[in-house]
Amino acid sequence: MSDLVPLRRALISVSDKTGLADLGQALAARGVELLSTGGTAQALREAGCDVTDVAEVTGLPEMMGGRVKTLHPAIHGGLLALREDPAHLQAMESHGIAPIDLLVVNLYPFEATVAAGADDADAIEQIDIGGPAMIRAAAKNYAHVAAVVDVEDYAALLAELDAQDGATSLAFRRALALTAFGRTAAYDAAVSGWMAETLGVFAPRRRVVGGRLAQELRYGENPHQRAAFYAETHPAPGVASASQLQGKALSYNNINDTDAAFALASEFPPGDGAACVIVKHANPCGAARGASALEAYQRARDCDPVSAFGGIVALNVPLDARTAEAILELFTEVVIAPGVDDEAQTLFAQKPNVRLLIAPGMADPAAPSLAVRQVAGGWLVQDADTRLVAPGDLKTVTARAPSEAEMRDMLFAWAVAKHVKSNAIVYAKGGATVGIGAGQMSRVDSARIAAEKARAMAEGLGLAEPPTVGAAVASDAFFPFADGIEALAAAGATAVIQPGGSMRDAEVIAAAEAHGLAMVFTGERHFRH
Ligand SMILES: NC(=O)c1ncn([C@@H]2O[C@H](COP(=O)(O)O)[C@@H](O)[C@H]2O)c1NC=O
Repeated sequence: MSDLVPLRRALISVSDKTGLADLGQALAARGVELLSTGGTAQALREAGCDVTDVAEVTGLPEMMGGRVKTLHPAIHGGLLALREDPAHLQAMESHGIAPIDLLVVNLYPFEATVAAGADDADAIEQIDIGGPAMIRAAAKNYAHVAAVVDVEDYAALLAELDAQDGATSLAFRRALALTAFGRTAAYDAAVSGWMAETLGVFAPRRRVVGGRLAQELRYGENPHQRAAFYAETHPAPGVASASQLQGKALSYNNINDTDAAFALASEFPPGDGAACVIVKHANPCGAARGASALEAYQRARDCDPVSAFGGIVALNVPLDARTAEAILELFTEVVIAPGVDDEAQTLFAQKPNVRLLIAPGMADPAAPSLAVRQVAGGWLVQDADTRLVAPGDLKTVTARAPSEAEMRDMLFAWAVAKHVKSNAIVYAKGGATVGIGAGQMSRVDSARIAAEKARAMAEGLGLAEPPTVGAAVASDAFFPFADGIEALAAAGATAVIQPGGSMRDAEVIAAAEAHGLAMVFTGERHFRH
């Protein structure tokens, strides 16, 4: 038997009517009989197509506000019947069921309805039942039926019909079936995720995460790993929702690093002034506030200009020409900002390989979301880390309270430390990081590495003293021993912000007192692994 199925009869039932008129006309011109549900049939008729109402096929009207339209053996039999099976053919004949060779369905916009903040009743009415049932039936029966679930596949369908003389091939139908099952799975993932959220159930028995292919990537973290990027249906501002204005295709590592850079830049509300973050290997190598985007960039870069080479730059304000010029002086992989002016864009166009992403605004760092990560054989799910202490939450534990300037720098360093892999130590001065120790297995090593990098940088630039002198320091988790404090004091730091809670807090506080450091406890930590 040939695997070509001539297309004679199609059922079209779509919520998103984009491209419907053209599709209907193209199918009608090929002599395909069209069956359709209420709104779709009306739109097709308005486009001049002859349409048979599904109600005529089922012998029953659409009812219950559309909850029941296509849920009928005359439809599902037509989609599911095995055309070469005598029993199926017999059933079709005795019940007056005709085969359906093509199903075109897109579903009620449940995801968009929920994203728009609909109440429960509206959201529930937007849970499509008949659509997924038909999609699953047609996709299961891909041996005989083509199931199209995305408007973007209409052109491919028509091209296939042209190529196959009005038929569809098995390979084509099978590829459509894969997309179709992915669609219904992602749809149900959205429904079950919404239910868990609205019912306040953090750990439902089954947790499903859906996504739509945003980009196939050249490779993963390494060239021998395959990779792809999947986006949520309504992604929050960030790398998934940003538009790329220019540059080479994003790589796996670019996406991961851009995500990290943008998340930290989003900690600094644009209303409080410009801020810039530079990320390498998922860790910030510099972050700063500035009177302008340019100043913020320069100060972030100067924290560790060596590491900033080949970095990812995120701004919390639109990119202007002066900042663009400065960024382009150094080899930069990606720049992401909530806007760009024409002059800056023209400057970037001269370096066409640099990736420029424009995000639709900054992210809300306090917006609750789930963080999911894979381990061998399973998934870890947790709340995203949305917390950040306010000055009123801090407890001063040394005799000397921090000065206003120290307090500002401590809070800045604390926000940065939240985005640095543990063990994280961040030195900050005047609203800019001046030393970052990341990802060490011991906290004292992070403290020493950050100070040593700052010292070497100061020496290279011929500065009189390292910028850690007079800096405030954030530690993402408590100091287990006094040695970490000794390292900070040796680097000239004057103030420390840390969670507290070590069994040796008394020793740690005593070390801070001995070196005249002001220290505050946050009472909460920011591990990041
Ligand atoms: N209930 C049913 O039997 C049913 N059959 C198809 N639908 C959906 O109805 C929508 C199209 O409706 P209309 O043609 O009336 O605009 C499609 O998104 C389709 O997935 C149904 N609606 C919801 O379940």
